[in-house]
Amino acid sequence: MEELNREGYKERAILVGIVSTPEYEESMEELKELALTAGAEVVGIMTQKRNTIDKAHYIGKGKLEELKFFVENQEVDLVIVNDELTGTQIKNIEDFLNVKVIDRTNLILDIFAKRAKSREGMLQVELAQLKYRLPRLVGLGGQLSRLGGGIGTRGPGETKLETDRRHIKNRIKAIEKKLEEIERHRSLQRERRKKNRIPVIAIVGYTNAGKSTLLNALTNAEVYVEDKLFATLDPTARRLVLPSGREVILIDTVGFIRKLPHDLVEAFKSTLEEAKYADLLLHVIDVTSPDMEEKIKVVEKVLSDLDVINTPRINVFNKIDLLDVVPKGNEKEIYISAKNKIGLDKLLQAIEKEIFKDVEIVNFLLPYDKTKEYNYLKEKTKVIEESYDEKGIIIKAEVQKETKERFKDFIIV
Ligand SMILES: Nc1nc2c(ncn2[C@@H]2O[C@H](COP(=O)(O)OP(=O)(O)OP(=O)(O)O)[C@@H](O)[C@H]2O)c(=O)[nH]1
Ligand SMILES: [Mg+2]
Repeated sequence: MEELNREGYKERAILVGIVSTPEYEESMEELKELALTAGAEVVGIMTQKRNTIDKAHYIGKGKLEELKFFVENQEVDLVIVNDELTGTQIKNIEDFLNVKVIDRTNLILDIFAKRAKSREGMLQVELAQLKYRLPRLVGLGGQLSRLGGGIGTRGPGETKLETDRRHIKNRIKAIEKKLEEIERHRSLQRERRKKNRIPVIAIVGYTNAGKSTLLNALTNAEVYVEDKLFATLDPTARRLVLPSGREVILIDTVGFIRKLPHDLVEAFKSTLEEAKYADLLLHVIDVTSPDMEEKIKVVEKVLSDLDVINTPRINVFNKIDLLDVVPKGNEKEIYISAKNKIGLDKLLQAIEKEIFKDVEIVNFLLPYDKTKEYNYLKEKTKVIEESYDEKGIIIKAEVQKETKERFKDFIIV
Protein backbone atom coordinates (compact mmCIF):
# COMPACT_ATOMS: atom_id res chain seq x y z
CA MET A 1 0.00 0.00 0.00
CA GLU A 2 1.28 3.43 -0.91
CA GLU A 3 1.36 5.66 2.09
CA LEU A 4 0.90 9.38 1.67
CA ASN A 5 1.39 11.77 4.52
CA ARG A 6 -1.32 14.02 5.85
CA GLU A 7 -0.63 16.72 3.31
CA GLY A 8 -1.32 14.17 0.61
CA TYR A 9 2.17 13.72 -0.76
CA LYS A 10 5.26 11.75 0.14
CA GLU A 11 8.10 13.57 1.81
CA ARG A 12 11.11 13.60 -0.50
CA ALA A 13 14.07 12.24 1.39
CA ILE A 14 17.79 11.99 0.86
CA LEU A 15 19.75 9.39 2.81
CA VAL A 16 23.15 10.26 4.19
CA GLY A 17 25.65 7.77 5.58
CA ILE A 18 29.25 7.32 6.51
CA VAL A 19 31.20 4.45 5.02
CA SER A 20 33.15 2.91 7.87
CA THR A 21 32.22 -0.76 8.27
CA PRO A 22 32.03 -3.67 5.83
CA GLU A 23 28.28 -4.02 6.43
CA TYR A 24 27.78 -0.45 5.40
CA GLU A 25 26.03 -1.23 2.12
CA GLU A 26 23.42 -3.51 3.67
CA SER A 27 22.90 -0.99 6.41
CA MET A 28 22.18 1.78 3.86
CA GLU A 29 19.87 -0.55 1.95
CA GLU A 30 18.03 -1.17 5.19
CA LEU A 31 17.84 2.57 5.89
CA LYS A 32 16.14 2.90 2.54
CA GLU A 33 13.63 0.19 3.47
CA LEU A 34 12.99 1.99 6.74
CA ALA A 35 12.46 5.30 4.93
CA LEU A 36 9.98 3.70 2.53
CA THR A 37 8.20 2.02 5.41
CA ALA A 38 7.88 5.41 7.13
CA GLY A 39 6.22 6.74 3.98
CA ALA A 40 9.03 8.73 2.40
CA GLU A 41 10.10 8.83 -1.22
CA VAL A 42 13.86 8.34 -1.47
CA VAL A 43 15.24 10.74 -4.07
CA GLY A 44 18.93 10.37 -3.35
CA ILE A 45 21.66 8.66 -1.38
CA MET A 46 24.86 10.39 -0.37
CA THR A 47 27.79 8.76 1.39
CA GLN A 48 31.14 9.85 2.70
CA LYS A 49 34.20 7.74 3.50
CA ARG A 50 35.65 8.79 6.82
CA ASN A 51 36.82 7.15 10.01
CA THR A 52 35.08 9.34 12.53
CA ILE A 53 31.82 11.22 12.69
CA ASP A 54 32.16 15.01 12.56
CA LYS A 55 31.18 16.31 16.02
CA ALA A 56 29.40 19.38 14.70
CA HIS A 57 27.93 18.31 11.37
CA TYR A 58 28.18 14.47 11.17
CA ILE A 59 29.74 14.72 7.69
CA GLY A 60 32.55 17.07 6.62
CA LYS A 61 31.92 20.66 5.66
CA GLY A 62 32.66 20.13 1.96
CA LYS A 63 30.22 17.21 1.77
CA LEU A 64 27.65 19.33 3.54
CA GLU A 65 27.92 21.99 0.83
CA GLU A 66 27.35 19.27 -1.74
CA LEU A 67 24.32 18.08 0.21
CA LYS A 68 22.89 21.62 0.35
CA PHE A 69 23.16 21.87 -3.40
CA PHE A 70 21.30 18.59 -3.79
CA VAL A 71 18.64 19.52 -1.24
CA GLU A 72 17.86 22.76 -3.03
CA ASN A 73 17.86 21.32 -6.52
CA GLN A 74 15.84 18.23 -5.76
CA GLU A 75 13.30 19.92 -3.49
CA VAL A 76 14.19 17.63 -0.64
CA ASP A 77 11.94 17.80 2.45
CA LEU A 78 13.90 15.54 4.66
CA VAL A 79 17.48 14.39 5.28
CA ILE A 80 17.81 10.99 6.95
CA VAL A 81 21.15 10.16 8.57
CA ASN A 82 22.23 6.54 9.09
CA ASP A 83 23.64 7.05 12.61
CA GLU A 84 22.33 8.48 15.83
CA LEU A 85 22.83 12.27 16.05
CA THR A 86 23.13 14.61 19.01
CA GLY A 87 20.71 17.52 19.40
CA THR A 88 23.47 19.94 18.42
CA GLN A 89 24.29 18.02 15.25
CA ILE A 90 20.63 18.02 14.26
CA LYS A 91 20.36 21.76 14.89
CA ASN A 92 23.61 22.58 13.07
CA ILE A 93 22.73 20.59 9.96
CA GLU A 94 19.16 21.89 9.90
CA ASP A 95 20.33 25.49 10.25
CA PHE A 96 22.74 24.99 7.39
CA LEU A 97 20.38 23.16 5.04
CA ASN A 98 17.13 24.70 6.21
CA VAL A 99 15.43 21.36 5.89
CA LYS A 100 14.32 18.75 8.43
CA VAL A 101 17.01 16.30 9.55
CA ILE A 102 16.27 13.03 11.33
CA ASP A 103 18.51 10.13 12.33
CA ARG A 104 18.10 6.37 11.99
CA THR A 105 16.87 6.00 15.56
CA ASN A 106 14.17 8.63 15.15
CA LEU A 107 13.10 7.02 11.88
CA ILE A 108 12.67 3.64 13.58
CA LEU A 109 10.79 5.29 16.44
CA ASP A 110 8.53 7.02 13.93
CA ILE A 111 7.66 3.71 12.27
CA PHE A 112 6.96 2.14 15.64
CA ALA A 113 4.78 5.14 16.53
CA LYS A 114 2.67 4.63 13.43
CA ARG A 115 2.43 0.88 13.91
CA ALA A 116 1.66 0.65 17.59
CA LYS A 117 -1.93 -0.46 18.13
CA SER A 118 -2.29 -1.86 21.62
CA ARG A 119 -2.30 0.38 24.67
CA GLU A 120 0.91 -1.19 25.89
CA GLY A 121 2.63 -0.85 22.53
CA MET A 122 1.65 2.80 22.28
CA LEU A 123 2.91 3.56 25.76
CA GLN A 124 6.18 1.73 25.12
CA VAL A 125 6.82 3.66 21.92
CA GLU A 126 5.92 7.00 23.47
CA LEU A 127 8.29 6.28 26.34
CA ALA A 128 11.13 5.50 23.95
CA GLN A 129 10.37 8.63 21.93
CA LEU A 130 10.35 10.86 25.02
CA LYS A 131 13.62 9.38 26.24
CA TYR A 132 15.11 10.01 22.82
CA ARG A 133 13.85 13.59 22.76
CA LEU A 134 14.82 14.66 26.24
CA PRO A 135 18.56 15.14 25.58
CA ARG A 136 17.90 16.55 22.11
CA LEU A 137 15.39 19.31 22.75
CA VAL A 138 17.79 21.93 21.42
CA GLY A 139 17.80 20.30 18.02
CA LEU A 140 14.25 19.00 17.87
CA GLY A 141 12.53 22.24 18.88
CA GLY A 142 13.07 23.69 15.44
CA GLN A 143 11.51 20.74 13.64
CA LEU A 144 8.10 21.28 15.15
CA SER A 145 7.97 25.07 14.91
CA ARG A 146 9.99 25.99 11.85
CA LEU A 147 9.94 22.89 9.69
CA GLY A 148 6.49 21.50 10.35
CA GLY A 149 5.38 17.93 11.17
CA GLY A 150 5.71 14.71 9.19
CA ILE A 151 8.21 11.87 9.54
CA GLY A 152 10.17 12.01 12.78
CA THR A 153 7.74 14.22 14.63
CA ARG A 154 4.80 11.87 15.05
CA GLY A 155 3.68 10.25 18.26
CA PRO A 156 1.77 6.95 18.57
CA GLY A 157 -1.83 7.40 17.46
CA GLU A 158 -0.69 10.83 16.23
CA THR A 159 -0.43 12.27 19.73
CA LYS A 160 1.40 15.55 19.80
CA LEU A 161 4.97 15.06 20.97
CA GLU A 162 5.99 17.24 23.87
CA THR A 163 8.72 19.82 23.55
CA ASP A 164 8.75 21.03 27.14
CA ARG A 165 11.38 19.45 29.37
CA ARG A 166 9.31 19.46 32.56
CA HIS A 167 6.26 17.98 30.84
CA ILE A 168 8.37 15.29 29.22
CA LYS A 169 9.84 14.25 32.54
CA ASN A 170 6.41 14.03 34.16
CA ARG A 171 5.00 12.11 31.24
CA ILE A 172 7.91 9.64 31.37
CA LYS A 173 7.15 8.94 35.02
CA ALA A 174 3.43 8.52 34.35
CA ILE A 175 4.04 6.13 31.46
CA GLU A 176 6.51 4.06 33.44
CA LYS A 177 3.93 3.63 36.15
CA LYS A 178 1.24 2.54 33.71
CA LEU A 179 3.60 0.08 32.06
CA GLU A 180 4.43 -1.46 35.41
CA GLU A 181 0.73 -2.12 35.98
CA ILE A 182 0.37 -3.77 32.59
CA GLU A 183 3.45 -5.87 33.25
CA ARG A 184 1.99 -7.05 36.56
CA HIS A 185 -1.13 -8.19 34.75
CA ARG A 186 0.98 -9.95 32.14
CA SER A 187 2.98 -11.83 34.72
CA LEU A 188 -0.26 -13.05 36.28
CA GLN A 189 -1.27 -14.44 32.91
CA ARG A 190 2.10 -16.13 32.66
CA GLU A 191 1.68 -17.68 36.09
CA ARG A 192 -1.69 -19.04 35.04
CA ARG A 193 -0.22 -20.60 31.92
CA LYS A 194 2.56 -22.13 33.96
CA LYS A 195 0.04 -23.62 36.32
CA ASN A 196 -1.86 -25.11 33.42
CA ARG A 197 1.46 -26.51 32.22
CA ILE A 198 0.99 -25.33 28.66
CA PRO A 199 4.44 -24.96 27.09
CA VAL A 200 5.18 -21.63 25.45
CA ILE A 201 7.07 -21.22 22.21
CA ALA A 202 8.24 -17.77 21.11
CA ILE A 203 8.96 -16.94 17.49
CA VAL A 204 11.88 -14.51 17.28
CA GLY A 205 14.02 -13.16 14.46
CA TYR A 206 15.08 -10.27 12.31
CA THR A 207 12.38 -7.99 10.98
CA ASN A 208 10.73 -9.24 7.77
CA ALA A 209 12.05 -12.81 8.21
CA GLY A 210 8.53 -14.24 8.08
CA LYS A 211 7.68 -14.72 11.76
CA SER A 212 4.03 -13.70 11.46
CA THR A 213 3.64 -15.71 8.26
CA LEU A 214 4.87 -18.75 10.19
CA LEU A 215 2.45 -18.14 13.05
CA ASN A 216 -0.38 -17.83 10.54
CA ALA A 217 0.69 -20.97 8.68
CA LEU A 218 0.88 -23.07 11.83
CA THR A 219 -2.25 -21.84 13.57
CA ASN A 220 -4.48 -20.39 10.87
CA ALA A 221 -4.26 -17.12 12.72
CA GLU A 222 -4.76 -13.95 10.80
CA VAL A 223 -1.83 -11.89 11.96
CA TYR A 224 -0.84 -8.89 9.90
CA VAL A 225 1.91 -9.74 7.41
CA GLU A 226 3.58 -7.21 5.19
CA ASP A 227 6.71 -6.80 3.15
CA LYS A 228 7.68 -3.82 5.21
CA LEU A 229 9.73 -3.54 8.35
CA PHE A 230 8.20 -3.93 11.81
CA ALA A 231 4.79 -5.15 10.72
CA THR A 232 4.40 -6.70 14.16
CA LEU A 233 4.74 -4.76 17.39
CA ASP A 234 2.45 -6.52 19.79
CA PRO A 235 3.03 -10.08 20.86
CA THR A 236 0.24 -12.25 19.51
CA ALA A 237 -0.38 -15.57 21.22
CA ARG A 238 -2.15 -18.52 19.59
CA ARG A 239 -2.84 -22.07 20.60
CA LEU A 240 -1.23 -24.74 18.50
CA VAL A 241 -2.13 -28.42 18.64
CA LEU A 242 0.85 -30.63 17.83
CA PRO A 243 0.56 -33.89 15.86
CA SER A 244 0.39 -35.90 19.10
CA GLY A 245 -2.62 -33.85 20.20
CA ARG A 246 -0.64 -31.97 22.82
CA GLU A 247 -1.15 -28.28 23.07
CA VAL A 248 1.36 -25.42 23.12
CA ILE A 249 1.15 -21.67 22.95
CA LEU A 250 2.90 -19.95 20.07
CA ILE A 251 3.85 -16.29 20.43
CA ASP A 252 4.86 -13.92 17.66
CA THR A 253 7.23 -11.12 18.71
CA VAL A 254 8.54 -7.81 17.44
CA GLY A 255 11.36 -8.15 14.91
CA PHE A 256 14.95 -7.14 15.59
CA ILE A 257 17.16 -4.89 13.49
CA ARG A 258 20.79 -3.80 13.61
CA LYS A 259 21.37 -0.60 15.57
CA LEU A 260 18.01 -1.09 17.27
CA PRO A 261 17.62 2.03 19.39
CA HIS A 262 18.60 1.31 22.96
CA ASP A 263 15.56 3.06 24.44
CA LEU A 264 13.34 1.00 22.23
CA VAL A 265 14.84 -2.26 23.44
CA GLU A 266 14.38 -1.01 27.00
CA ALA A 267 10.79 0.03 26.34
CA PHE A 268 9.95 -3.27 24.67
CA LYS A 269 11.61 -5.40 27.32
CA SER A 270 8.30 -6.38 28.87
CA THR A 271 6.96 -7.46 25.49
CA LEU A 272 10.14 -9.38 24.85
CA GLU A 273 9.77 -10.97 28.27
CA GLU A 274 7.51 -13.37 26.40
CA ALA A 275 10.66 -14.75 24.85
CA LYS A 276 12.27 -14.80 28.23
CA TYR A 277 9.74 -17.17 29.72
CA ALA A 278 9.39 -19.36 26.66
CA ASP A 279 10.22 -23.06 26.83
CA LEU A 280 11.48 -22.98 23.26
CA LEU A 281 12.51 -20.30 20.78
CA LEU A 282 11.98 -20.56 17.04
CA HIS A 283 14.52 -18.29 15.41
CA VAL A 284 13.15 -17.49 11.96
CA ILE A 285 15.85 -16.64 9.41
CA ASP A 286 15.33 -15.30 5.90
CA VAL A 287 17.53 -17.49 3.68
CA THR A 288 17.30 -15.04 0.80
CA SER A 289 18.99 -12.16 2.56
CA PRO A 290 22.57 -11.61 1.41
CA ASP A 291 23.76 -10.74 4.91
CA MET A 292 22.01 -13.64 6.63
CA GLU A 293 24.97 -14.45 8.89
CA GLU A 294 25.18 -10.92 10.22
CA LYS A 295 21.45 -10.82 10.90
CA ILE A 296 21.69 -14.09 12.80
CA LYS A 297 24.39 -12.47 14.94
CA VAL A 298 22.25 -9.40 15.60
CA VAL A 299 19.39 -11.60 16.79
CA GLU A 300 21.69 -13.75 18.92
CA LYS A 301 23.11 -10.62 20.51
CA VAL A 302 19.62 -9.45 21.52
CA LEU A 303 18.86 -12.95 22.82
CA SER A 304 22.00 -12.73 24.96
CA ASP A 305 20.96 -9.31 26.24
CA LEU A 306 17.59 -10.76 27.18
CA ASP A 307 19.37 -13.62 28.90
CA VAL A 308 17.67 -16.31 26.83
CA ILE A 309 20.61 -17.47 24.77
CA ASN A 310 20.49 -20.79 26.64
CA THR A 311 16.79 -21.43 26.10
CA PRO A 312 16.35 -24.39 23.74
CA ARG A 313 16.20 -23.01 20.22
CA ILE A 314 15.42 -24.25 16.73
CA ASN A 315 16.72 -22.24 13.80
CA VAL A 316 14.01 -22.04 11.17
CA PHE A 317 15.39 -21.13 7.76
CA ASN A 318 12.49 -19.59 5.87
CA LYS A 319 11.61 -18.70 2.25
CA ILE A 320 13.20 -21.81 0.70
CA ASP A 321 10.72 -21.50 -2.16
CA LEU A 322 13.16 -18.90 -3.48
CA LEU A 323 16.20 -21.21 -3.28
CA ASP A 324 17.47 -23.45 -6.07
CA VAL A 325 19.16 -25.88 -3.74
CA VAL A 326 17.75 -26.52 -0.29
CA PRO A 327 20.11 -27.81 2.42
CA LYS A 328 18.95 -30.87 4.31
CA GLY A 329 19.06 -29.46 7.82
CA ASN A 330 18.72 -31.41 11.04
CA GLU A 331 16.64 -31.38 14.22
CA LYS A 332 17.94 -27.97 15.23
CA GLU A 333 17.95 -26.46 11.75
CA ILE A 334 14.77 -26.78 9.77
CA TYR A 335 14.26 -25.46 6.25
CA ILE A 336 10.77 -24.26 5.42
CA SER A 337 8.63 -21.94 3.40
CA ALA A 338 6.04 -20.45 5.73
CA LYS A 339 4.25 -18.83 2.84
CA ASN A 340 3.97 -22.01 0.75
CA LYS A 341 3.66 -24.30 3.77
CA ILE A 342 6.68 -26.40 2.88
CA GLY A 343 8.54 -28.27 5.63
CA LEU A 344 6.02 -27.50 8.35
CA ASP A 345 5.57 -31.20 9.25
CA LYS A 346 9.24 -31.52 9.93
CA LEU A 347 9.19 -28.37 12.00
CA LEU A 348 6.25 -29.59 14.09
CA GLN A 349 8.01 -32.89 14.76
CA ALA A 350 11.15 -31.07 15.83
CA ILE A 351 9.12 -28.82 18.14
CA GLU A 352 7.37 -31.80 19.67
CA LYS A 353 10.63 -33.61 20.24
CA GLU A 354 12.30 -30.62 21.83
CA ILE A 355 9.43 -29.51 24.06
CA PHE A 356 8.47 -32.89 25.35
CA LYS A 357 11.88 -34.48 25.52
CA ASP A 358 11.67 -34.79 29.28
CA VAL A 359 8.06 -35.73 29.72
CA GLU A 360 6.13 -38.90 29.30
CA ILE A 361 2.46 -39.81 29.44
CA VAL A 362 1.85 -42.24 32.31
CA ASN A 363 -1.23 -43.90 33.90
CA PHE A 364 -1.45 -44.00 37.67
CA LEU A 365 -3.90 -45.75 39.94
CA LEU A 366 -4.15 -43.95 43.27
CA PRO A 367 -6.15 -45.56 46.11
CA TYR A 368 -8.76 -43.18 47.52
CA ASP A 369 -6.82 -42.50 50.71
CA LYS A 370 -3.77 -41.14 48.82
CA THR A 371 -4.97 -37.55 48.87
CA LYS A 372 -1.48 -36.06 49.20
CA GLU A 373 -0.23 -37.87 46.13
CA TYR A 374 -3.43 -37.01 44.29
CA ASN A 375 -3.05 -33.31 45.07
CA TYR A 376 0.56 -33.38 43.95
CA LEU A 377 -0.27 -34.86 40.56
CA LYS A 378 -3.13 -32.42 40.06
CA GLU A 379 -1.03 -29.42 40.89
CA LYS A 380 2.38 -30.26 39.52
CA THR A 381 1.65 -32.21 36.38
CA LYS A 382 -0.61 -31.89 33.41
CA VAL A 383 -3.50 -34.27 33.97
CA ILE A 384 -4.98 -35.45 30.69
CA GLU A 385 -7.72 -37.75 31.96
CA GLU A 386 -9.19 -38.77 35.26
CA SER A 387 -11.59 -41.62 35.96
CA TYR A 388 -12.89 -43.47 39.00
CA ASP A 389 -12.64 -47.16 39.68
CA GLU A 390 -13.54 -49.23 42.76
CA LYS A 391 -9.80 -49.47 43.57
CA GLY A 392 -9.13 -45.77 43.28
CA ILE A 393 -8.65 -42.87 40.91
CA ILE A 394 -7.07 -43.50 37.53
CA ILE A 395 -5.03 -40.56 36.37
CA LYS A 396 -3.44 -40.17 32.98
CA ALA A 397 -0.84 -37.43 33.19
CA GLU A 398 2.13 -35.91 31.48
CA VAL A 399 5.01 -36.13 33.90
CA GLN A 400 8.73 -35.46 34.18
CA LYS A 401 11.09 -38.40 34.73
CA GLU A 402 11.52 -37.58 38.43
CA THR A 403 7.79 -37.62 39.05
CA LYS A 404 7.46 -40.94 37.28
CA GLU A 405 10.18 -42.35 39.51
CA ARG A 406 8.59 -40.93 42.66
CA PHE A 407 5.20 -42.44 41.89
CA LYS A 408 6.44 -45.67 40.33
CA ASP A 409 4.46 -47.82 42.78
CA PHE A 410 1.19 -46.45 41.42
CA ILE A 411 1.92 -46.88 37.73
CA ILE A 412 -0.43 -49.11 35.75
CA VAL A 413 -0.33 -50.00 32.08
N1 LIG B 1 8.85 -16.07 -0.77
C1 LIG B 1 8.50 -16.15 0.50
N2 LIG B 1 8.11 -15.05 1.16
C2 LIG B 1 7.76 -15.17 2.46
C3 LIG B 1 7.78 -16.42 3.13
N3 LIG B 1 7.40 -16.21 4.41
C4 LIG B 1 7.14 -14.88 4.53
N4 LIG B 1 7.36 -14.25 3.36
C5 LIG B 1 7.17 -12.82 3.07
O1 LIG B 1 8.07 -12.04 3.84
C6 LIG B 1 7.47 -10.79 4.20
C7 LIG B 1 7.54 -10.58 5.68
O2 LIG B 1 6.71 -11.51 6.34
P1 LIG B 1 6.18 -11.29 7.83
O3 LIG B 1 5.56 -12.57 8.26
O4 LIG B 1 5.39 -10.04 7.96
O5 LIG B 1 7.58 -11.09 8.57
P2 LIG B 1 7.85 -10.77 10.11
O6 LIG B 1 9.09 -11.52 10.46
O7 LIG B 1 6.64 -11.05 10.92
O8 LIG B 1 8.16 -9.23 10.03
P3 LIG B 1 8.02 -8.08 11.16
O9 LIG B 1 6.75 -8.30 11.92
O10 LIG B 1 8.02 -6.86 10.33
O11 LIG B 1 9.24 -8.20 12.03
C8 LIG B 1 6.05 -10.84 3.67
O12 LIG B 1 6.01 -10.19 2.42
C9 LIG B 1 5.78 -12.33 3.49
O13 LIG B 1 4.83 -12.61 2.51
C10 LIG B 1 8.18 -17.59 2.39
O14 LIG B 1 8.22 -18.71 2.87
N5 LIG B 1 8.53 -17.38 1.08
MG1 LIG C 1 5.51 -9.81 12.03
